Amino acid sequence: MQLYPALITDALQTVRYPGNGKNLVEAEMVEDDIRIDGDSVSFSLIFDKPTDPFIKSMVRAAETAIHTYISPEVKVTVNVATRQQPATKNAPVLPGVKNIIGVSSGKGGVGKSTVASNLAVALAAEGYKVGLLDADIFGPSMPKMFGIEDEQLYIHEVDGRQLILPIERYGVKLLSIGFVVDKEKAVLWRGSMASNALKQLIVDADWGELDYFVIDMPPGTSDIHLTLVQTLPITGVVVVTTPQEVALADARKGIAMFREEKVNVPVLGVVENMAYFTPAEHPDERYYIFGKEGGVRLAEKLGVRLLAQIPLVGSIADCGDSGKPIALTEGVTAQAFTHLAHEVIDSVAERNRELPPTHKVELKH
Ligand SMILES: Nc1ncnc2c1ncn2[C@@H]1O[C@H](COP(=O)(O)OP(=O)(O)OP(=O)(O)O)[C@@H](O)[C@H]1O
Repeated sequence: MQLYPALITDALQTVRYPGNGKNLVEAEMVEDDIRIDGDSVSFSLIFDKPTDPFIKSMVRAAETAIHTYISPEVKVTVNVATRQQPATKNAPVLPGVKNIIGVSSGKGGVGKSTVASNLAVALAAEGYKVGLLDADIFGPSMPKMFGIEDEQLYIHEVDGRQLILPIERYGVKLLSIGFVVDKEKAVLWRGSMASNALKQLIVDADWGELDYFVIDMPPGTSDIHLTLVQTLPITGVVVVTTPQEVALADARKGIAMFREEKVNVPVLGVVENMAYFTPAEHPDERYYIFGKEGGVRLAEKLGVRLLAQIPLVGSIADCGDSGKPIALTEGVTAQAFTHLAHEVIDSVAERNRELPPTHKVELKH
């Protein structure tokens, strides 16, 4: 007996798939992986859904067809595969996610990642279901801030789709572009590579049910911002700045991007980071190292909330390095982040009452 692929497909053409009345070959259900070894043959049948009711009967019918039309001696192995469901255009990307909060800044180094991570931890401490995506392609810092640099990512199957499992720390589900991109090589990543990797962390990850999905965005304006607003309907952004004039000017530029007509992402408010320094031995004194109340003025000018003023304290940096965000400790800085979480919850609720849901920015073809 001499087997060859066309003989197998001829036999499979005699099997009709009840789902659409076409034969298995016509219905493009026979994968291009027919393997022949002596009198053994193996191939895959591909179904749209893992719940397809005809899977078992089609496998049996395929075996019978080969035994009937070729020879009962053929040893047949049929593998079953399922197509990932293509997302329909208007279906929500993350149906279980209620609010998506972008954390952005006009320039680097103002403490955006510190604010994003502590906000996420403080929201989780209030009992909410929280996710955190580190989308800062130029300096992913979450793995270090959460002490998970050496963790490995796992993939599991949900409804026939292979999804990345976020890592859980301090009640927060977490993924970072830093798990995908080598830090030293980040600058070499072409725009589309970074965008695709980021989309994968959003769309192909099992975020499940979340009350708040916090995204640490790259500083300034970039292709990545565009990818994010095209992939997700962002509920609103939190803008982080220091009180310095240069930081404020850049923050204004960043805000203008979100407020562009095409993008139209509401600004939930401003966080003034490194607002003042209080020496531990003189708790009543405040030193305005980077200027006084720059963030307060920015919020006023933009007509948005001042969400919080976070003091400049060495322990924030120490916590960032040790993998345990400062919001998990006791003290005035932790309280400032709890206050921030409450303000963000309020601001999101107000936004949801007063404004229609955000839409993803549609790509023009
Ligand atoms: N309030 C603060 N007090 C003291 N140190 C702070 C404070 N906020 C942030 N830092 C420190 O400043 C540095 C920069 O912070 P962070 O990485 O959060 O900034 P960033 O704006 O996300 O920067 P980039 O955009 O470049 O990633 C870190 O070492 C961090 O620990």
